[in-house]
Amino acid sequence: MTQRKPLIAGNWKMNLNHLEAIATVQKLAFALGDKDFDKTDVAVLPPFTDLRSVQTLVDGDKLRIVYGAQDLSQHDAGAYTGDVSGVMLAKIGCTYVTIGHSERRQYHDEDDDLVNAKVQAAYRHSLTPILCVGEGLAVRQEGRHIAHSLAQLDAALRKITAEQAKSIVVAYEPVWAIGTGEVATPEDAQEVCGALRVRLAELYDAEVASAVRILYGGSVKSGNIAGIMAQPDVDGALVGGASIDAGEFAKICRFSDMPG
Ligand SMILES: O=C[C@H](O)COP(=O)(O)O
Repeated sequence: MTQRKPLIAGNWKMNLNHLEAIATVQKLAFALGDKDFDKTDVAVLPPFTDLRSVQTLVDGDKLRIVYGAQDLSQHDAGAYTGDVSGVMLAKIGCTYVTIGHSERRQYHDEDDDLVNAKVQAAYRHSLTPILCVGEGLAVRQEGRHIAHSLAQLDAALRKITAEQAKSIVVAYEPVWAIGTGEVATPEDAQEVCGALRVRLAELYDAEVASAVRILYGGSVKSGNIAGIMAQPDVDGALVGGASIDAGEFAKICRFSDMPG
């Protein structure tokens, strides 16, 4: 089985201007050492307007923090006012791009076809998608959370080859647990993350399934990360609110030093 290196990614959402971004990444870099980066990959996902400042800091100080964007256009260039392309994100040194976050699906009507087009756009420019899937409260209450998340995965991976799929990061984020303080139990997280991995094996093969990192997201904090990370199919976390506090985010990144 592939040894999957954990990934803790901080989705800042629409928080922190470029000056605050510099201060936050500096604090994070100060709080984490080589031994932390040896054990865990650490990424920040700031707003577009912060990316150039983060790039300058990361490159200038040779930081081991990597960064990415929260969205990208499905197109590579053209008359698409307000959009940002994968070409631009690759040029600015992004490693990751979040795709299909529930807030994009909800507030921008992004459907599965668009999510799939964005995944393809990311791969055209060697960006690693952090593909978000997860159910809302009503779906969970009806007991359809696994089927719902698997259907989102299937749709997002249409036309994606096994070679590409091997590098994708999938984030399971139950919508009812995002920003609500309502964290899924470690067993809830494992149930869906495990099902997602089985589906990857069905869609591709065992090698792909065992290579893909599957994250949990939804009210992750330093106080609950260790239990979530103890689950066999959870390889990291997509952290929202707690990621804009560098001290708290650093503690989350050091989950392996905490009791489970
Ligand atoms: O992308 C991150 C998720 O939406 C989780 O956000 P949260 O940690 O604020 O609940």
